[in-house]
Amino acid sequence: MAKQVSLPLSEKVARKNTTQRALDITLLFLLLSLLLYRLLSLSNHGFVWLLAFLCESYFTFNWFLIVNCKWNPVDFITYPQNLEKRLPDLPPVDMFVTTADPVLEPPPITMNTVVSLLAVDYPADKLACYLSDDGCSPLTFYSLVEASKFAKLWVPFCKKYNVQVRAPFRYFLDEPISSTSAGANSEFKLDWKKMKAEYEELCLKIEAASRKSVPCDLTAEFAVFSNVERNNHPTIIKIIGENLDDVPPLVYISREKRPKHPHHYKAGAMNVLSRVSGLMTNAPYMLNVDCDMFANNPQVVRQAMCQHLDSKSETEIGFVQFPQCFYDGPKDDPYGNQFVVSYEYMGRGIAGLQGPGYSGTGCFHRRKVIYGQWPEDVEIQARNHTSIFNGKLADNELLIKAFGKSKQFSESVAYALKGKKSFSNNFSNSLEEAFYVASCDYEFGTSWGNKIGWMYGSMTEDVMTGLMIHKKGWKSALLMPKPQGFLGCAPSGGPAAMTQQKRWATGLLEILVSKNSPIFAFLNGKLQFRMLLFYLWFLSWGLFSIPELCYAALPAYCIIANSQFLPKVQEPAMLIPVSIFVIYNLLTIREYLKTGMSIRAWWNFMRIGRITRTSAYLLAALTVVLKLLGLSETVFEVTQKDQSGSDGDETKNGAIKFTFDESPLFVPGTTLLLVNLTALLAVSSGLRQLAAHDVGHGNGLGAGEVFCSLWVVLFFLPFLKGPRGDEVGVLFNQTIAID
Ligand SMILES: O=c1ccn([C@@H]2O[C@H](COP(=O)(O)OP(=O)(O)O[C@H]3O[C@H](CO)[C@@H](O)[C@H](O)[C@H]3O)[C@@H](O)[C@H]2O)c(=O)[nH]1
Ligand SMILES: [Mn+2]
Repeated sequence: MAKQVSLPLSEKVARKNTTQRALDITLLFLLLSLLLYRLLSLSNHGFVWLLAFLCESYFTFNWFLIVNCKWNPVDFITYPQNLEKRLPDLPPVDMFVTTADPVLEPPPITMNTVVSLLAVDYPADKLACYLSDDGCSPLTFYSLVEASKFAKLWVPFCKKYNVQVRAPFRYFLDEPISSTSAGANSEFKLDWKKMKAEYEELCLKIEAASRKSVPCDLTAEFAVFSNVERNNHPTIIKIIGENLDDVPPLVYISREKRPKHPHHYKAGAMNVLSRVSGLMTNAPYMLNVDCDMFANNPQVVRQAMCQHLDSKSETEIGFVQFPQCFYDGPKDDPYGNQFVVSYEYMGRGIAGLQGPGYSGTGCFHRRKVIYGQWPEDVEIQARNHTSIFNGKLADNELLIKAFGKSKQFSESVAYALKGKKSFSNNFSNSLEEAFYVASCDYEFGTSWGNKIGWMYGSMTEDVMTGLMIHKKGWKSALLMPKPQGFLGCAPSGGPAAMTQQKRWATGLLEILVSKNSPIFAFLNGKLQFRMLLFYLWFLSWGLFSIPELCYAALPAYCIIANSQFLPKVQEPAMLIPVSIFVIYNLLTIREYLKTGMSIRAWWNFMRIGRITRTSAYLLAALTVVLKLLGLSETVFEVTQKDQSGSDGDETKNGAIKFTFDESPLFVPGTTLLLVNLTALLAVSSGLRQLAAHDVGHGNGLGAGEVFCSLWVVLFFLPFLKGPRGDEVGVLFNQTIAID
């Protein structure tokens, strides 16, 4: 029999993908042939031909980057059943939740996330949960106090009946199904009803509080919230539910904010969470989730620990990422923001390289990696039993310079760098120091946001932080268990989804042009070459807007200006673009079908992809240019979280509100549509005639251009249509809504 030591905790298995590789490579070959053809015939054509060539060069390079990402897909498999057999004493994990606005992020959503974390299958004395509230809202604090009372009942209930979904709002959607025997059934049903009543009461209390201008009397515990403004207030830290046996302790933190101090949005909040938790529990692992991302699989922490604790991981794996998956996404993914197919192909592929990028939520970090350690530091440390930071002995002076002036905190850092915690869970003792490290000028002159912690300077602080970790040579792991580890809500409305995409593309481009660019990470650090290619593809989303826009305008331009950007129909060369078109569509459809998605979802993704690239990404590119010129600052616009649950509103049936407002986001798409429509109108009214019969007479209208123009119109049609049936529709203010 195998010894227990050899029981596996995790495994990385390569996936077979021969057909996909063949298709991907064929397409790449065709694209290169097209470029060659254009180059050879460049002298016979004018500006249009050159523009097409430039756009296609971009597309080809981009496709090359994509093929690189998809080439080596892997599965990460974990064996949580072996965890205790290998390591009877599991390590502590600190869990961080961030929220920023009680209106955009309604407290019931955040509370469900918190409660689902408190209830995961992991020893309660090894967990602690920290909520950062950038909204500094008494309502959030009040909700947390109530949620903690609820958790005292909920956590034992989940463990007793081995509940699978531990976010109550999801769990109570279904009728009770007991996992225990029929005899226990009646007791289970009674408990179930009691729990449901408790949960409903919790929701009622929060709702009642949220209707008042002040949620509760601002006395006693709440007195600190009187006279606070969200952007001007001292630190508030409250310890809730310490010393409970079954439920992990809960800490509320609203870091100090002052109008003149940059607070660095979520990255700033994460760094405060790291420090405060460092003083209080100093767990060697930290889980971070967005407020809407509840734990959907009670085994998540154990699965992540399988990956982290596997023998070689200590000097290899920097973080373990669960994908961002969503609940109740509208049918057929009209906004293309559920990313199911992307994770399946791109995600798994990148996981097979150096590992997935950090996506801001559902991620288990090693504290010492967040504190800036290199894999080499860990090795030296293991040999010498001393704390090493940046290749040097981590003495007091060095730590205070990098981590800030709190002695107590730098002491905790010294322990963390060794992968150990130093304190017993004594929260009250560290409270005073916690206020100090959460103050807004604590980071002044330190390495926070620069060399340690979450990185500053990009709207996508997560990607930048992950890149800096990869730069040091750390790998990462992607876990996609069934059921998925975490579920959140994707924006379910046109403008919100677009605003989010714009923020992402802005943040990504900010990284590309910063000193933290992956190019330097490759040249000066240990970012692998193929990983560099991945980051180039990812960070350049915003740049894609320019060739995309030009290419979509080309057909209309050609029709109107009586010129051509494609070979004539009867020329053999026409076969190249035609096959590119056919193969690209077939291969992407195949990906959708193989992932269990519909053709409709594929179409939606193609369509929203074009719309996003020409609008949100274009604005993102402009924003970054303005920032580079020093003309504007980028601002994190928090995404509205939907509280609708799953009560089958129209969103669920695919009738999507894509409200058209005066936002500049809608200008490029509408313009493209109108220009192409005008061109087609010219064709259909006979102003322009197809050139099929005047071959050899130089210029003339080609069938290819007309087809492409039609294709563009099909993509941008949502800008004209009202919300009808299962169409993605745009409401031109209220007018078409009435129609
Ligand atoms: O000043 C701020 C702004 C935001 N947040 C929190 O950041 C999280 C993400 O914000 P959200 O509006 O939901 O943005 P998304 O675009 O959905 O977030 C995705 O993209 C972000 C930027 O890349 C990542 O940080 C997130 O983890 C990732 O889910 C939420 O928990 C917010 O409460 C703060 O704590 N402070
Ligand atoms: Mn979000």
